[in-house]
Amino acid sequence: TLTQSTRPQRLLGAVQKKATRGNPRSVIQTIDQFCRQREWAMNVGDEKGCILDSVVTETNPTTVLELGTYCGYSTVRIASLLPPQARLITLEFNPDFARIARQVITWAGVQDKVELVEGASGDLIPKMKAQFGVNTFDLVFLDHWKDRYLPDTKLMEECGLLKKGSILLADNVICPGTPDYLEYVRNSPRYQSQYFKSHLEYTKVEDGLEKSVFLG
Ligand SMILES: Nc1ncnc2c1ncn2[C@@H]1O[C@H](Cn2cc(CNC(=O)c3cc([N+](=O)[O-])cc(O)c3O)nn2)[C@@H](O)[C@H]1O
Ligand SMILES: [Mg+2]
Repeated sequence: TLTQSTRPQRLLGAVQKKATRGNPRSVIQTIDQFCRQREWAMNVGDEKGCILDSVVTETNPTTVLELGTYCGYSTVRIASLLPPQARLITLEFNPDFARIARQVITWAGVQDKVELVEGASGDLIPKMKAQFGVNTFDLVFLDHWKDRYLPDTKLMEECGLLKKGSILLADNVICPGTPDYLEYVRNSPRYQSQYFKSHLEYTKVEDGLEKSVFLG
């Protein structure tokens, strides 16, 4: 029987067919075009992606954590802006998505800066120091299950993975929404928080990114 392809598989097919190998920008453009013209997918997208780019550039991070790889769109976006020695660890729960993301990341040619780890963030965050040799993260991009943003942030604090000046950048704080996380970072004396108004990827619906600086 003909096996049905999944949306991530069709997205990868478009990348391998249309994007230039080794060119992260062309991979990003191809995915955005696919999502606008063919099938919507939950990538951070081109509009919020520009805000992500500016936060990465101004942070100039050495060690970045991404929660929720999906197809690797934001992984490629971030990695393409990192200085040579910097590295990005991205956590992905779903093995099928991880398999697709690895191929997107390799096609873009950023695989040397990226470590994709399969598993649940709640299980992996406590292993970052001992198993992955991380001291602290300069930047964390939260884009996974919305009810994991707050518990995983508290877990990163408890595990000593944030230092004074570490930046948390959270996707979807309006749509689908992360109310408990927003309330926490906006009211805790340990964070200086700022909302970047934008739109849900490839739509006119309001969404935005919340940038929160850990004050130590
Ligand atoms: N605790 C976790 N640890 C590791 N990976 C995780 C975890 N939770 C979800 N994931 C993975 O993230 C990927 C993508 N993902 C993200 C979400 C949560 N994000 C959204 O649901 C979302 C939804 C919309 N939307 O519905 O419009 C828009 C967006 O930008 C979104 O990020 N669910 N799966 C999936 O492969 C999943 O396995
Ligand atoms: Mg998102």
